[in-house]
Amino acid sequence: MAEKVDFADLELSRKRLGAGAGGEVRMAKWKDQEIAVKVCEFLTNSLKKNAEREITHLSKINHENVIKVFGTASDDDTNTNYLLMEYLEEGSLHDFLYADNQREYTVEQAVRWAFQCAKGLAHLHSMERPVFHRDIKPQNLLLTNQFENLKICDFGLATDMSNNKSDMRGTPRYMAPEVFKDKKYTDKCDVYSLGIVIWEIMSRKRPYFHLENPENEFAILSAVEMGERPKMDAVRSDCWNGIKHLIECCVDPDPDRRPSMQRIEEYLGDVCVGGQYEDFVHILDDDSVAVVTFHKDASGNRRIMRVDLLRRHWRTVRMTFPIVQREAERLGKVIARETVRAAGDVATETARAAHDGERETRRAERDTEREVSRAAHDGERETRRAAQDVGRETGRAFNKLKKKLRF
Ligand SMILES: Nc1ncnc2c1ncn2[C@@H]1O[C@H](COP(=O)(O)OP(=O)(O)OP(=O)(O)O)[C@@H](O)[C@H]1O
Repeated sequence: MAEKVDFADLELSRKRLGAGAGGEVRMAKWKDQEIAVKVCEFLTNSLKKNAEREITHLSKINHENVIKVFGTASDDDTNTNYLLMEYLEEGSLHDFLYADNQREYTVEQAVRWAFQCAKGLAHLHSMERPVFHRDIKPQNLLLTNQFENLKICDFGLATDMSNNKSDMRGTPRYMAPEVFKDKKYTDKCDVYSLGIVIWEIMSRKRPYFHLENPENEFAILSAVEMGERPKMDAVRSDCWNGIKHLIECCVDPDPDRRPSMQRIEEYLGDVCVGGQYEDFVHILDDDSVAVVTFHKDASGNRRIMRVDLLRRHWRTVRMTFPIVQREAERLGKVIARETVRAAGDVATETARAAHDGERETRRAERDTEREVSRAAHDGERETRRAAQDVGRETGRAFNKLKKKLRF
């Protein structure tokens, strides 16, 4: 249970960090540190329930990609409750994406955000009593450490397995179709929302911006029900094909066909942990190109991770990658070098294996010879001893018989 903090120890600031249906979030000071405080005035029963849910779930979770809760406080005079949380100084991912003064970010950074979000959610889904967040969207993903680290916040709609009936709450733009159609909630609904979020960070556009009335939530819900999804041609041109494929899998209409959050975490972890990814385009002929993805690990070693062959894409690639020619030449050299090095490694390994094999065979032959001669020697000794025993027994039996017949 969350620690109960004395309201008198809390120094509330006027600075408002944000606001949502659950109340406003303000800066505060507590125990000499800057923190964020969610101010919950229970105007309705459902808001009270949300706040209780948030406290219950957050106080049980301890993960680097989930916001940390310090405790709760209440002011009985005003019937207001406060949720004390760590303060994340860079604000929400939503504010970052749509700020007036927009900062650029790389595709690698976008993948790292996606990975951290998947990591936090995979942790929630694998808890002893799995927790579903149910409201994953950029407003509920907070950034810290120069926009590098991401943490999930706002557990007002979170639920555990005891309740998989949807009350159809959440945000339509990010809501899986089965939530509003069949009123069913599983871990795959968070997977769907994450898919939409990944699309959003790869396009820097609001999902369904292409609809005629993109702010109308009913229009979005009915479009989604008809199979509409954010358009893949809106994602940035340097987005890796694997990530595009991942988005498509996450927003599959059939929840069973969506990957699990653990699987997504593994995949994104493979593509971004401890290193960087670089795509190079290699022109094969007039209408086909190969996109080769290299992974550079923490010590700077480069490894080819994936090669995508794209037919009839050369024209598009030429338009989207102005430096493609130079990169292609560089790549050609790198591939040739890598191939020669790989062939050299294979040859050395084969020779070493052959040599080891020969040595092992010789040693086994020697061991077998030794064993055979030891067994033969033992056998001879045993046979001699047995023959002696038989001789002795026969003599004894003959004497007995002689006595009986009184020779
Ligand atoms: N710990 C924090 N540090 C910094 N900013 C925060 C923090 N918590 C929340 N915020 C800001 O306040 C905004 C609203 O927070 P939050 O989503 O938790 O409120 P809410 O009332 O539950 O919203 P919703 O309407 O989505 O339910 C966030 O989008 C973010 O900009």
